[in-house]
Amino acid sequence: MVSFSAAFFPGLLGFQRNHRSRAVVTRATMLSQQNPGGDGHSAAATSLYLGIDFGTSGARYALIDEQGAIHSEGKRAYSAPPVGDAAGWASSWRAALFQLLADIPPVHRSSITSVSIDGTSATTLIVDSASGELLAGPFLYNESFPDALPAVESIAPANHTVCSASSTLCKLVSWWNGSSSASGSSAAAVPVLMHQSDWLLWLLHGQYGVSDYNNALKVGYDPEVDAYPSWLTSQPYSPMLPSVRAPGAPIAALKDDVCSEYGLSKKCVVCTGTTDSIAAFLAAGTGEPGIAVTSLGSTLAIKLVSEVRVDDARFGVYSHRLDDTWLVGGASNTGGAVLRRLFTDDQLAALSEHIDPAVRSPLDYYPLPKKGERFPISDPGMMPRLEPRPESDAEYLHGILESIARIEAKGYNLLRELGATAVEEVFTAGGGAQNDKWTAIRERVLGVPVRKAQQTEAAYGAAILALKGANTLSS
Ligand SMILES: Nc1ncnc2c1ncn2[C@@H]1O[C@H](COP(=O)(O)OP(=O)(O)O)[C@@H](O)[C@H]1O
Ligand SMILES: O=C(CO)[C@H](O)[C@H](O)COP(=O)(O)O
Repeated sequence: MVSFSAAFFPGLLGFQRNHRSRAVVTRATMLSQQNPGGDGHSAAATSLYLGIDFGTSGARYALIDEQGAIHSEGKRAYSAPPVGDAAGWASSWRAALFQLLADIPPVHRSSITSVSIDGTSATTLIVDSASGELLAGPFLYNESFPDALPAVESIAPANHTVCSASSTLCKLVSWWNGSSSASGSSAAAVPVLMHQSDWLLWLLHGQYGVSDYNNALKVGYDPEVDAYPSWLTSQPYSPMLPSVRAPGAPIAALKDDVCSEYGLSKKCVVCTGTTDSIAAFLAAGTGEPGIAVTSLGSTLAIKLVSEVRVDDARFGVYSHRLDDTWLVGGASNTGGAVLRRLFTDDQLAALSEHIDPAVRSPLDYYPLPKKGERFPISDPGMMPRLEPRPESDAEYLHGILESIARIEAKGYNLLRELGATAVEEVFTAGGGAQNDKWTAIRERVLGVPVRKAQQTEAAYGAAILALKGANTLSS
């Protein structure tokens, strides 16, 4: 089994075995190694490792060295396409990718030894491998395709991870059924399935059909046996499925045109990626059973280190592989996306100052950005509940933050009820990690210690995968 444990990265974030110890190399230490001028840039280093996170609201990069010190980081918001222009998302992601490469200080670029990318899970593209053109999608991580659910349920084991309307397999089957009946589909096309991070990595290395076992989980890949199950390989669309490697596995060198355009080394290796919440987990740098990471970004994704694998699509629960343990969890549609519709980040910070986290809010909401919930209630038809709205915005925010905390607690309690290791401590990643009042509310509601992860950006976790890939090549 591939190791993700900190021991795999000698010198990087030398975490002690006791998960409560602090990382040897803290973010402050890393940043202090940069120029006193605080411009986030240091002198060129021998080897740097690039991680790029494609989250829900924007893309970020982190450039680290073997000790985990951050030499540069940056972010770009997506230019959201018009409603209904799904292909526009691919254009926005492509633009963000190359804008971020251009944002990397030139002094560092020739030192970049490897790169990896994480993306939103189950975000799916159908690409023509004969031309490279986008045939369909992107179908986004939280889009549901209930039309395909009966067909998927008829081939998969009961309550399998793919038996969710938002699974990658439901997206594939929905497209397959539509395209095989659709007229005009080009006979010359050779369709292949790509996940968001697979596609972005493909823009850098140019080889089709390579993914990782975190992204491939929701199309049906079984990371325990490292193979697609026979009930899937026997399907007519199975030739569209990518080959699967461990996250952070070397794929190929950067394409020559990318190297020359951005001054990157022809020896820079592109490595397989992962999903954004797994990258956030890796960034948090922990891995002991009972420890969890909640990614509080646009959505709420929980990852609990468990010695027992738990998968149950009835509740949107599934297990990702981590070394010789499992990351059990799920992803709710609640989270920051709801907050962003109501308040700016500055308003969130200002209003939070007026919240007393020790006081329980009497308001009971189910904050969703739109119809549909994935976990801990798997219901594509579930409606948001954000009424009644009190006069005070601070009270309203308190009610929303506390209601999201209750959903998080329901999620962890559900994992325990399904047999996963009981949660003992939660580290927080994502934009919500910066809100200390919310952290205190969550600690009260969850009943376990909750703290901000040392590294809260998924891009840092992707950079760790790039370092892993480079180490694989050099070992
Ligand atoms: N002070 C804050 N308190 C709570 N949430 C915040 C705060 N500042 C930003 N956020 C939320 O963080 C989210 C962005 O987090 P991020 O991890 O970048 O999301 P994603 O990667 O999913 O796009 C936004 O939805 C925003 O509402
Ligand atoms: O909600 C999301 C968007 O940010 C996450 O990508 C996703 O659903 C988490 O999935 P996984 O547990 O497979 O990483």
